[in-house]
Amino acid sequence: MSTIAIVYHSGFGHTQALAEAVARGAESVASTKVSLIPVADAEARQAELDGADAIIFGSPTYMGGVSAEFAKFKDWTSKRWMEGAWRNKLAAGFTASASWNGDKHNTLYQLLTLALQHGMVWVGLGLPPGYNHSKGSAEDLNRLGASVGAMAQANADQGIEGIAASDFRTMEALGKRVADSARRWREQPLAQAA
Ligand SMILES: Cc1cc2nc3c(=O)[nH]c(=O)nc-3n(C[C@H](O)[C@H](O)[C@H](O)COP(=O)(O)O)c2cc1C
Repeated sequence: MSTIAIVYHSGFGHTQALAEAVARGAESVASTKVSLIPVADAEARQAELDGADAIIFGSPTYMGGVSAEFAKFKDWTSKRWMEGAWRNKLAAGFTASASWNGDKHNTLYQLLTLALQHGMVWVGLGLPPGYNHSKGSAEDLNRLGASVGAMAQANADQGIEGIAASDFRTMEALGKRVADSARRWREQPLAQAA
């Protein structure tokens, strides 16, 4: 059994709905247990984070980066960093914003940097970009063409009904990729660094 923790912040429900899609994708891989952890519960649920084979970080893009609540969680993780608690775990990330670009890439890079500071091993999205040729459409998987992690776009005046089905499928693909990777990772983890 491999375990995946998805730790996320969501101010208005979009990132939470995406986190649930990531979880669905991960749970589609046999022998995978998923914990969905809002950042507000991270301290109380530290054992689930410490025990996970992979941690997937999710934050909405607020003012071109992670939300303040996610940043508070990020800084709290320094306690886990001090103990090397997450070293050599797998990591991945996802984000949502209202604009098609919206500077989501910066958010993913913040998540990537957080993981690398912890000595984690980053799993990218691993999908070709969609919707970038004459026969493409908004229904394409990875329609926003990210590689560092998974991105979704939702109109500012809509709730989760504004999230494209293709973005949910992209999130599921990320969860599945991490869970597939975690299963292999468990069989032969990296040796702990000194
Ligand atoms: C404080 C704040 C800042 C935002 N900044 C951006 C931004 O920089 N780029 C963008 O495209 N959308 C921005 N948005 C829109 C959100 O990214 C978008 O609504 C997202 O889906 C919200 O996710 P959530 O419901 O999980 O909080 C911002 C929204 C808020 C509330």
